[in-house]
Amino acid sequence: MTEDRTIKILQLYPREMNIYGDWGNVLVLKQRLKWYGYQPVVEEYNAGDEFPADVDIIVGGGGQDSGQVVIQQDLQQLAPTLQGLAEDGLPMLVICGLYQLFGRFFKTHEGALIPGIGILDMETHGGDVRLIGNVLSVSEEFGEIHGYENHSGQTFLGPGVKPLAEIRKGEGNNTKDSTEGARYKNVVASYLHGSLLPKNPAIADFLIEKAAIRKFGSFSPVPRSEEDLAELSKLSEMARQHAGQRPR
Ligand SMILES: NC(=O)CC[C@H](N)C(=O)O
Repeated sequence: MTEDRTIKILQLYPREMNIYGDWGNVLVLKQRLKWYGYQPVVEEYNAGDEFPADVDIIVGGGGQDSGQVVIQQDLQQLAPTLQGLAEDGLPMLVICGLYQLFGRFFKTHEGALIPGIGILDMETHGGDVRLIGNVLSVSEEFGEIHGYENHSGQTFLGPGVKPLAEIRKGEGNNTKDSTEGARYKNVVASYLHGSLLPKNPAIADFLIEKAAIRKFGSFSPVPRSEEDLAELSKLSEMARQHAGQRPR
């Protein structure tokens, strides 16, 4: 029997929650998994679908306030499943709109209260200015993180989560405390679109490693030569450099 090297990526609500190129995160995970000799399987979950079994990585993107309203009920019934998986160390990447809904709530600028699923100890309040533009942040775990933000929600973290990074350019979670995103267990949450992973492969590799360790007990990429590895990292390096030169 051949060795099982499949890793299943689940994209949450791609219909409503997938703006500013967030789908690119799945493409990067897929491609890097292949480079490491794993076999990626991608599934989508939209409202009303049956939640698939044996998921290894969960990815969710951003969306308009109206999209967040559309998925809110369905997300509530998924809450126990997602909470259980997050507590169990399943790697997850959630961006902007879904990041907000992984917290306790998002109160929109119009005053609508969209309940979150409380995986992350944080809350979000819609403001009357949109925070828009390129962002540079720095994280101890992942180094410089580049991306693009566009949100009205301002997120404030509680003591149960750590920020993903510290802002150097742009706003991130809010206009007050220079934090960006959140980290909890193997959940990585960020306001950054663009998409995030093509420019920040360290985060992609973190998700992949955690998924492989959780499923197989270890992360064992196929061995590659130095030249081969340099070739593979060339495009993401170019993307990082290009992103770093963009004005706010
Ligand atoms: N880019 C997004 O996902 C936006 C999220 C949310 N609708 C906000 O404006 O804050």
